[in-house]
Amino acid sequence: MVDYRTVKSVAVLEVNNPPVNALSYNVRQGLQDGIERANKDKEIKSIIIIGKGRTYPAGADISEFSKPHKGPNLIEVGLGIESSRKPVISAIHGTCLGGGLEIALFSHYRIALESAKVGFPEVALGLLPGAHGTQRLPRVAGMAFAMEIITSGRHVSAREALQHGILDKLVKGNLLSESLDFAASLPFSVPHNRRLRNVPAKGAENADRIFEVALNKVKQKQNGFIAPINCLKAVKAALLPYEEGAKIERELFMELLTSGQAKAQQYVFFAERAATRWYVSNEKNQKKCSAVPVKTTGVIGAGTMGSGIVVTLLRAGLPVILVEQDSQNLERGVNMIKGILQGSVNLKRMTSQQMNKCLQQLTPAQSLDSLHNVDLVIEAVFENLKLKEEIFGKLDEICKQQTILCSNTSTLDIDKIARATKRPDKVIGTHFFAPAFVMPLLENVYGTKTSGETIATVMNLGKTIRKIPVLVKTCHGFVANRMLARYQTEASFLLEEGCLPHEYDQVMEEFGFPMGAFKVGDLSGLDIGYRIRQELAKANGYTVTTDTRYIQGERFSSLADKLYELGRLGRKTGKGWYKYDRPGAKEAFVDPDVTDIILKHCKDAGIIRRKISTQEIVERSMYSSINEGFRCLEDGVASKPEDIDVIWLHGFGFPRYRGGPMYYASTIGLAEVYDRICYYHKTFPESSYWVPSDLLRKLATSGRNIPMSDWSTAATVNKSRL
Ligand SMILES: CC(C)(COP(=O)(O)OP(=O)(O)OC[C@H]1O[C@@H](n2cnc3c(N)ncnc32)[C@H](O)[C@@H]1OP(=O)(O)O)[C@@H](O)C(=O)NCCC(=O)NCCSC(=O)/C=C/CCCCCCCCCCCCC(=O)O
Repeated sequence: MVDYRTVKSVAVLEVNNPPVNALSYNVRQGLQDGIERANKDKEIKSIIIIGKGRTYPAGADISEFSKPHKGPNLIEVGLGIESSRKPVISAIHGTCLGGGLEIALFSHYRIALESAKVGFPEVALGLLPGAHGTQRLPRVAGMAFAMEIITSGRHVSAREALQHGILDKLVKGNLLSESLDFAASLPFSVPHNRRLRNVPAKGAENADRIFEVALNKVKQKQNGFIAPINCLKAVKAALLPYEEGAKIERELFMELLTSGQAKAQQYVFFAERAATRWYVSNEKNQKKCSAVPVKTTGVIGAGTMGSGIVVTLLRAGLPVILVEQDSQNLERGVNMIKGILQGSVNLKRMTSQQMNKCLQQLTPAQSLDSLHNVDLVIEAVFENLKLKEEIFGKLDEICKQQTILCSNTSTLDIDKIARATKRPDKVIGTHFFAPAFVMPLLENVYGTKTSGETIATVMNLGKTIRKIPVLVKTCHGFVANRMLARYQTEASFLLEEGCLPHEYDQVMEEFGFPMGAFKVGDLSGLDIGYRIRQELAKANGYTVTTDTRYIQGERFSSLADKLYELGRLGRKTGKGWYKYDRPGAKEAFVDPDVTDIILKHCKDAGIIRRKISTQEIVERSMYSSINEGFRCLEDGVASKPEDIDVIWLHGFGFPRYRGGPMYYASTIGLAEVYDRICYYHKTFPESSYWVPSDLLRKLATSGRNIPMSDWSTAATVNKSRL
């Protein structure tokens, strides 16, 4: 895993552990052995550490964190490098991250290609750079920069790293030959100040203030995460003598390593990658099916969703024809797109030049005919099956044979939409989350006849437009909204039984959601839910009024509809579940009028309110959703629990340090979750979604701890095999 060779008087240690040269046990051993061997060889004057293939080591091997420790650890390897009598040069290309950057900082010199990136992303894994990274970075780059880099985990360009003293030299062309020239220019021994332990941390004079500012920032931006706080404490310890600082770093690292948060965040790292690997059948899967190129696109509908989707496509460099029949709506949509892009310029996320380039790629149009030659169309009109069927029928006539037809429906059956065309194999759902230009999730929804090629194309498109694509099977609400419906319904029942909106939201925000269900409701607009309920009623042949208490035997809360009918549509009208200073304002205030509405609603319905515990709020919100998640696995709508977790993390802001609802259930224990679901089923027999999922029952009562990787298989085998 580490190839040792000599080039004249230089020992070259080439790390060869594809795909990212992670510092697995064999790599660590190979580096340690290589340094020792080079130091013993009288012919060798200096040592180069370099990565084979696409990168310098991109960090420790994350999969080893959950396994028993083996071989020399990274600190032992690093100390061996630092104490080498012969100069060690790290020659960096690709992504030099985490433990990789630590190895580089133990080295005496760092030389890099201009395209290289460096960084400490450990914080995203619930960790800190525990092989003295927190002690060494402030010694080269200063306290302030070290705190920023280590708590954000951002990848720093080689040029910026050079400016901050992390790198000694940037080179172009052949990294190895440049490094050999560099090695030839060095003295034979290692100067005192090239061993970073001998250098004091920079910025010591302002350290307290820097620490306080950084601490406030992480409390605000990374609320609930423990790793960023430990990162800061560890960097601050770099002011102490080296060994003392390293000891503190070790204690803080071990605290994180054994915490539930780190385990959850490492699970998420692999879950996100697993979600992009899709499998429908032996014929339709990621390995067998290739994407077709998408060079031109069309979007139908210039409303909020359509405009957000257009921005996402334009930012990825794709030309878009935006179709909206009504000229005023089209103009409004184009202005919205310009406004969003200008916002990115104002935030320095793009230059004016880039914005203009995007806008040149946008063609507004009023007729579907203009889409005849595009490779892929995304329909983003109002959520109405008839309307969508009509549009898809027309698109089928207009578009070239190869065009893939996507619907941004959030609930409707893709098979029904596909039936309106003569190309059901080329019809698929691409469900974006609002705001579409911000939210990272893309829930791709295949129908019975969707081809593997079409699936591969939209999964690929997801990556191109920098979203996290997850594939699910069609059904009402798919995975995201099907599960969310349980969460929202329970929230509304909890209001009837004793909570107020701000009390509920506070509990779920403390659980880790960025906003509680009622603040989210105000943000999306109460008219959205109202329309969906009315459509659903129409489609199923019943009516819903503000007096409705039961629908087809199921408990129903009409509180949201009462607010809607009072014109309380949320932020946009300045009042909803909360009140706001003015329409569109962000800060929510408790509204005594809402309390009165809720109390009157309960009195009229004869509901006796009670005090509801935090535990009950969390359990009813999460366990009802988790039960539905198990049903999605059971039905094959979701193919693995990781997909469900990624959907919640990136679609609904589920706290990353809890891993996702399915992972969260595994940490509670399925037997416990199942027991509580049985209890709520007994308590609320008029909400049939509390009937425990068969799959959950099987897993929970099997008498053993079945790992998440086996849950999907368990959905298809009979109980006796568990
Ligand atoms: C940017 C990337 C590097 C590349 O991105 P991309 O090109 O898009 O590729 P991906 O799809 O992401 O990845 C390709 C595949 O590689 C797998 N992968 C990637 N990185 C790793 C990794 N670090 N480990 C394992 N596997 C990895 C990935 O899963 C893909 O696999 P597949 O194709 O899906 O199968 C991007 O990959 C990226 O960002 N990677 C992660 C970078 C990262 O986070 N690095 C930091 C890792 S953590 C670290 O380095 C920590 C160091 C501190 C160690 C402290 C040691 C202290 C020792 C003392 C304590 C010892 C304990 C003793 C016990 C006691 O004392 O009691």
